[in-house]
Amino acid sequence: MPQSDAGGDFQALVAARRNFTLRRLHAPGPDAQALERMVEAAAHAPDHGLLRPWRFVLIPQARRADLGEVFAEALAERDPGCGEEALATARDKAQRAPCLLVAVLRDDAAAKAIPVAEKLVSLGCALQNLLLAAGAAGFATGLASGAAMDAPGMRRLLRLEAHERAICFIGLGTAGIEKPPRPRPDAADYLSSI
Ligand SMILES: Cc1cc2nc3c(=O)[nH]c(=O)nc-3n(C[C@H](O)[C@H](O)[C@H](O)COP(=O)(O)O)c2cc1C
Repeated sequence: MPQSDAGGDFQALVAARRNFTLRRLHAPGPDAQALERMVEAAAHAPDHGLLRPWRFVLIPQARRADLGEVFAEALAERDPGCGEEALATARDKAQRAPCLLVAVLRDDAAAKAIPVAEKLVSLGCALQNLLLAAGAAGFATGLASGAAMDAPGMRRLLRLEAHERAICFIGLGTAGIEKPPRPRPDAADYLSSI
């Protein structure tokens, strides 16, 4: 049995992660250097075929209004009767979290030997590495998705290629509140033996 404190530290880091809704994430967020370290952690994800079937896109403050227009357009498309108030709320969502990334799945046709499910697993691992690196650096994180992820305006804003798909937003910042741990399932519920 390896003897090291690292295992305990790692368990504590994993257990300390909480998902915060993006409106609960306030400044300060990570600076460019801290963000780079988190993104580097993502690259340690398992990756069958070494395809890096994912990437991250930063939405800087200067482009949040553009994202807000995408949210509003997507809402108007889904619900043409929605009022100005709902559109304003949709625009406002783009202002949440001091640092905002989008996780993008890359399912390149030239790499069809690896099933898309495996590429999505790699993306999930990359995402978790990034979230844990953020936690280790003292930042709170949250994920958000929704109907607008696949909207044509979102694809244009993120400059997605045909084989790419936006999966979720990643918000990074400082939590204004403490969040209690959520009960976790017992390992016996999801670990069995044949
Ligand atoms: C791909 C993905 C998308 C998510 N999208 C949302 C979302 O739109 N809104 C939200 O509140 N949480 C979202 N979450 C976060 C989950 O709701 C959250 O992980 C769950 O509530 C469990 O909480 P915990 O992460 O603190 O354990 C998303 C999680 C994943 C993996």
